[in-house]
Amino acid sequence: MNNEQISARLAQFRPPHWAQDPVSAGFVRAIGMERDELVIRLVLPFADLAVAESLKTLDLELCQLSGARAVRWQLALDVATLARANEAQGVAGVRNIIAVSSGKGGVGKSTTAVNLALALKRQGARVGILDADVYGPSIPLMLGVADARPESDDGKTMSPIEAYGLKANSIGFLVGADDATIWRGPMASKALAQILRETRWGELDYLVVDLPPGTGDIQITIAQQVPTTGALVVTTPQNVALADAVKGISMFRKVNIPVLGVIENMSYHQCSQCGHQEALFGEGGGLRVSVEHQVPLLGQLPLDVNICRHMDNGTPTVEALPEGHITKAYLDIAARVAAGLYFTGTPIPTSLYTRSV
Ligand SMILES: Nc1ncnc2c1ncn2[C@@H]1O[C@H](COP(=O)(O)OP(=O)(O)OP(=O)(O)O)[C@@H](O)[C@H]1O
Repeated sequence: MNNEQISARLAQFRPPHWAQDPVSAGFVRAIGMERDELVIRLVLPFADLAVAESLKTLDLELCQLSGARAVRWQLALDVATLARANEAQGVAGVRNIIAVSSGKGGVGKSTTAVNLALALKRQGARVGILDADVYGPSIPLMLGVADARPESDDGKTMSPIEAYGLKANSIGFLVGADDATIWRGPMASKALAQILRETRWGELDYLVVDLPPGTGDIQITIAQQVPTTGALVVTTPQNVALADAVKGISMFRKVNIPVLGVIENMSYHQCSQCGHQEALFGEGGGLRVSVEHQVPLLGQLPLDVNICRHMDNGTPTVEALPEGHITKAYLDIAARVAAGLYFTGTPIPTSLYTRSV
């Protein structure tokens, strides 16, 4: 068998959301024959295990080239730590922080943050979620752990709540919802910095942070307090929401936090009876913002009564309907976010988790 031929074929493989092929990116670690099987080992530095499906489309050709009876793909993750915005000091053990924001309230930012976190986990990563929405911490409810409280065995650090394989902490676990809403910027950001650094996250590939909606002082303070790798802006297609999404993009750019892209939520309504799709809030808005402001449109989610029901019941859609089309959309977004983060970022050394803070 000629490894060079196999390598050359792999070098032509590039999923649309990857900026490089696996060979030139250095993801291919071994090519060899084991009995009559061609074994190819890839190690990805970002969460994208679903790429296995696309790789399988090469099987027939690779068998012909190598004379093998079958191809065995060995796909593993070793998520790279990428440089943080403004060279901020990281959280030990946490490789990358993804901030989820929205210019306008109620557009589905928390829904997106939770499902994105679960989708990143399905793509093979170790994931945490931090609810930094001081105005309306809803993540405990959405994860079905509203009554949980983080425990502290040393009086200094707290253990996160575990839900659906995510490590979660929320300002909502620690203060009453009404107390947090009257906090002013400095108080809220101080409390948040404490939660971020005093939670025993352990080793995480991605920590998703749900920011408070809006683009005012408090959001800027909080965004700067979190050592972010990249930020996402969630919007709906209405003009008012889009105008606020643009303000969100500008806010991050002003404080030098890279914007990974825009996610359009409630893009269209699909009739549960006949399947007819209707753009209730207008069409093409997310794409327009993405083109005009040069940020990727990472995906579009339908307005679907199931999403709302799942979140209210504390079983997010990615868990409730793991094989459904909405989950597929979240998995695609997760892969695009993870790949985008990697290909636009600069790898730096990973600092391992230590118990002392
Ligand atoms: N695509 C969707 N289809 C149907 N309902 C949705 C969708 N996305 C979110 N929702 C529902 O809309 C409501 C608001 O969502 P969510 O709390 O995620 O918004 P938010 O932008 O985080 O709000 P806030 O500004 O209060 O933080 C929730 O009841 C949620 O279940």
